[in-house]
Amino acid sequence: MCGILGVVATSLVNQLLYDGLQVLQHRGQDAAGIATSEGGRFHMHKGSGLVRDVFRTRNMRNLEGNWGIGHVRYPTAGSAYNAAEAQPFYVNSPFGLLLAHNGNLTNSEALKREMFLSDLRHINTSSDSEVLLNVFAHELQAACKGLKIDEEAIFTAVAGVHRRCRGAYAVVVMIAGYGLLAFRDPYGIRPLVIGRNDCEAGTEWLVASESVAVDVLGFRLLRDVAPGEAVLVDTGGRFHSRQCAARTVHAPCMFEFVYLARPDSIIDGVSVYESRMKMGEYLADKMRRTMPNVHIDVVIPIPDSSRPSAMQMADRLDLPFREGFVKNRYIGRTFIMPGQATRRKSVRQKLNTIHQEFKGKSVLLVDDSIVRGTTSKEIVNMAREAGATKVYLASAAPPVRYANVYGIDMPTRGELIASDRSEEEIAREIGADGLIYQDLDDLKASVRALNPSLQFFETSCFDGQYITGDITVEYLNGVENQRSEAKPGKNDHNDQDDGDDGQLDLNLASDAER
Ligand SMILES: O=P(O)(O)OC[C@H]1O[C@H](OP(=O)(O)OP(=O)(O)O)[C@H](O)[C@@H]1O
Ligand SMILES: NC(=O)CC[C@H](N)C(=O)O
Ligand SMILES: [Mg+2]
Repeated sequence: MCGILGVVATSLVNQLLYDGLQVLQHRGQDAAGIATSEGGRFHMHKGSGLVRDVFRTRNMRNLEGNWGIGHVRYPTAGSAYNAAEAQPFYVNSPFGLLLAHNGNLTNSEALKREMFLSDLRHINTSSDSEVLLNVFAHELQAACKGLKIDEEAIFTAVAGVHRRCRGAYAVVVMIAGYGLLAFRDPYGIRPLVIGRNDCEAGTEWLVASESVAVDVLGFRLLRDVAPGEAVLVDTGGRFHSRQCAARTVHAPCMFEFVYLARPDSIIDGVSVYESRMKMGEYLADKMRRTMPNVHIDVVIPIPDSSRPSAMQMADRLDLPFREGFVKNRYIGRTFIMPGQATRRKSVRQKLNTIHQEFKGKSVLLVDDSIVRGTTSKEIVNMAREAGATKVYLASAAPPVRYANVYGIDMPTRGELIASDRSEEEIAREIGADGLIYQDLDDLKASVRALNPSLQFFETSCFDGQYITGDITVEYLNGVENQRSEAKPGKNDHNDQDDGDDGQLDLNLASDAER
């Protein structure tokens, strides 16, 4: 997953974009980028690292203009180490276009071939987002009769993207001299919300992966972008929207509610926090039913994401809830770090035990999910070292058994601890005295309880059912080969070491654009 953001403001936008990316940082820690527009000229700076490391004052000063987009990256295609794959991506034809994408295209290889053979466009990185931008650019060129760009042509181009692209995509695009466009794939797999701010100088607009950016920037949450819908804010501040997909099925990614999103976000009308509390309640009920003879002294969350579920589980089971692990706030999320060795080391650096909460006790540790098992193995071990007599583990999500191909970097089944193990085998592998997983139906019920209109969810990592219907075994094997631990290559570097290499200044104003 990644975080995307687009803002049309009434004054300088650079600080809004920076602050917005900071609160979307949990969605991607590998690279960050901001592009702004001043008249017909784009300014952009992007590079590898956290937002606070990528942008220096001098970079911010160059990001002039009242509207722009931003991105934080957690790669699912290409490499975490390649600064050239940081977003936004830019093309200069048919108009100046800059794009930032959250998600993953599942037909990007086929599209890449089409790009080269029939659309006569060159793709220079391994990023599917660069492919997506070129598809949009090609469709826009085809939709613009002569040199005139208008709302009709832009929405027709989005319809073309829906026709050609498969997979997950929530997207923001800057169209030079015209305005900010945002759209979501016809399944609405990845989230995208709209915010509005009526101020003295006029109306400002915002689109973001999560509503937490709307809150923090002082905007008002208007609604989600609907699956298949495109919204457009022109440079005059006028807002337009249109359904651009022939058929839509709303199926948001379940893993957003389980782990990815911040608890203070509202996605598709669902409070992520409340859905996690519900998960805890369902799991407590299952525990009562299936493990009636297990004695527990204390419930302990594995920080951070599991806290709401663990808290509610303890409440429902009438057990004390205690903090047994202290998290080093300066270490990022370990699950989204590149490379298993880094992840393992980070768990130890990140969490330390409060011995008193473990000594002589039977403890129930609660996590939101168990993916590779890196965290659980370390944590169970640490609980025993701290003196726990029994260590039980509960997961607020079902076993993660299948690859995710829609924007979460879980591409290799072999990496997943549950891919070919029974629950007893997993408990043994992790070293727990007992293990309990959420049932998938209960997980769906936890989210649906907060928005009953949500009939479908993207739950492929739990049940192997890929909502877009185009995923074959050959495809999965191919992705597995490509992605198994993308390693640093000779073209990969961190452009922060190279002074201002990541900075681009572009002057793209042309008469043809209006
Ligand atoms: O089985 P694993 O491969 O270890 O992955 C699962 C763990 O990773 C995540 O935590 P993370 O540290 O990324 O973030 P958090 O602080 O938000 O919980 C998640 O909350 C689990 O704890
Ligand atoms: N996680 C994401 O949304 C990644 C976006 C895009 N596929 C990339 O690898 O950069
Ligand atoms: Mg965690």
